[in-house]
Amino acid sequence: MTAKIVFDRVGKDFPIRDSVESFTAIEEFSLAVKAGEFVVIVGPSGCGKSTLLDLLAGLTTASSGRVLVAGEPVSGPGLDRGIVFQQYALLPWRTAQSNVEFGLEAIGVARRARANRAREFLDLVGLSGFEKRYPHELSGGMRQRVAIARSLAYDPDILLMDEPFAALDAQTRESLQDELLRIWQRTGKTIVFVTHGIEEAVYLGNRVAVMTSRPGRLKEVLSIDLGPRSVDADLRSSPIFGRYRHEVWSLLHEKETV
Ligand SMILES: Nc1ncnc2c1ncn2[C@@H]1O[C@H](COP(=O)(O)OP(=O)(O)OP(=O)(O)O)[C@@H](O)[C@H]1O
Repeated sequence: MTAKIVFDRVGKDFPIRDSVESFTAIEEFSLAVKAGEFVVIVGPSGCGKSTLLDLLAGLTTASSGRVLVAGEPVSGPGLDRGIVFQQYALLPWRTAQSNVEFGLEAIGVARRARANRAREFLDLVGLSGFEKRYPHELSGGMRQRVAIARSLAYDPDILLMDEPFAALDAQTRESLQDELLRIWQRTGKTIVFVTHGIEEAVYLGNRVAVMTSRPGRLKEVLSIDLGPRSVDADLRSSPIFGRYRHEVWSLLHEKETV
């Protein structure tokens, strides 16, 4: 099967202000993601994780190498890719329902279909009954749920998530992680999720791509198999989780000593 997403020896340089030199943020980054995979990119602050998502989203272009989505070079933003950022990025003057409808208006979905679709996706993220609330009337976790519903509502094949739960308290983060896994299983989306949290990476990813910084490079890709998940089990305390956590930690730590 051909990969849904391909980073092929991607490099990204940024100009340095008042200088002819440039700063290499990413170097020789190669990674292929299959349709339906949940890949987490983990790495220290500044290693280029957000830049990789920006490249996938078509918000910036590579200095070298290629970024392909469904076999085609990325040439700009597209409705095949939904993005969820750390900041909720909701429109404060619109209700939850109306925020979810926003993206659907842009693609010309008729009013009634729009309303139905928005309700359906608010339900999917556990927000039935909160349709009429404004962002300031929702908790941080609820606002991030609205942002996820908004991205899912126009049915992108790919979901790009940039530390979407970083601003949330631990308990809310854990419940949203479970919800995201449930949504992923139900919808079969391809997800690329960026975080600097080792536990978050191990908990969510089918595969975890570990990066090192200065310049950002791919260190190793680990396949994760935590076995069957049960809502009641404290998976994060299990020996297998601990082993993966330690493996990622070691990979991230090694870079300090080379
Ligand atoms: N527009 C830009 N101009 C110049 N340098 C940039 C620009 N965007 C990012 N960088 C630099 O590129 C490097 C990678 O940044 P990026 O935001 O992708 O890292 P990150 O891994 O997502 O970091 P964090 O986890 O802290 O969000 C950083 O050193 C950053 O300063």
